[in-house]
Amino acid sequence: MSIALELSNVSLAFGGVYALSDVSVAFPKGKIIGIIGPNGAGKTSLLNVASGLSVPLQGRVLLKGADVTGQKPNRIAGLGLRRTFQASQLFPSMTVLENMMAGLHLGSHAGLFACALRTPRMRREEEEMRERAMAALDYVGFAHFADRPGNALSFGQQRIVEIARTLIDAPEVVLLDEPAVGLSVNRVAELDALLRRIRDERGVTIVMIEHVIRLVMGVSDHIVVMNSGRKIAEGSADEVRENQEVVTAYLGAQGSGH
Ligand SMILES: Nc1ncnc2c1ncn2[C@@H]1O[C@H](COP(=O)(O)OP(=O)(O)OP(=O)(O)O)[C@@H](O)[C@H]1O
Repeated sequence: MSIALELSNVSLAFGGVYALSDVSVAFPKGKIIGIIGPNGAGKTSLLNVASGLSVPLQGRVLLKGADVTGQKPNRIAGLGLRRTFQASQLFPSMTVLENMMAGLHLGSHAGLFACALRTPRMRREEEEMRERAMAALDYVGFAHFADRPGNALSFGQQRIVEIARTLIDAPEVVLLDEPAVGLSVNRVAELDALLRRIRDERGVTIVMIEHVIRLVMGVSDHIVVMNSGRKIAEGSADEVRENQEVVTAYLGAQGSGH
């Protein structure tokens, strides 16, 4: 089985507090991996190290086998890894489609000079970007929201737009930080179906931090459990449910109906 993303013996500390202690995880290509654990367990820190936002004190990050430890987030994104952020919101003054396009590297091919002059090449590039953004919005079923202002969407809907945004450039790995926050039960079921589609139709490896246990246990091919900066267990949903350390650290504390 080929590995899309791997963290090997990664440690990360903030002023002596270890957010991650010697964590090793490997995420197989084309699978959905759920990361669970109580608040402060190190889940977001793991995504931050993987996406280049945090540089680990020790250890390595391998993306498709290539060592990307310490590389800038933009560079890692360019190698096919995209992510969403916890509790991120769209810019209210821009439309949903403009939000999708914000942060894309407009002018990266056309060059600065062409950008300043808005040459035909630049306009073509912008148009192509708009089409790709629109196609990604359509893929998640949100094409009808394209021209609405960002703040016309509910918080939960904005998270789905964030997922759509990760899909624009045909990523190989997508990291999602709590995608189900703010979604109603029906919408969680839709998110479940969307994640499976992204995996099955596009072969994307999805690594997802999620507190909605029903979703994460149902949709994940593999689950990693974190506690106090360490990986305490991993396996199938059933294996994780039966692990006594997990029950004590997490499921027992929060209740499995969460
Ligand atoms: N920028 C930072 N500065 C200082 N400490 C940090 C920083 N980021 C994380 N930490 C600490 O590292 C530990 C792990 O935090 P992290 O956000 O990775 O946990 P988490 O599992 O994602 O939690 P949550 O479920 O609440 O989002 C915590 O003790 C946190 O306080």
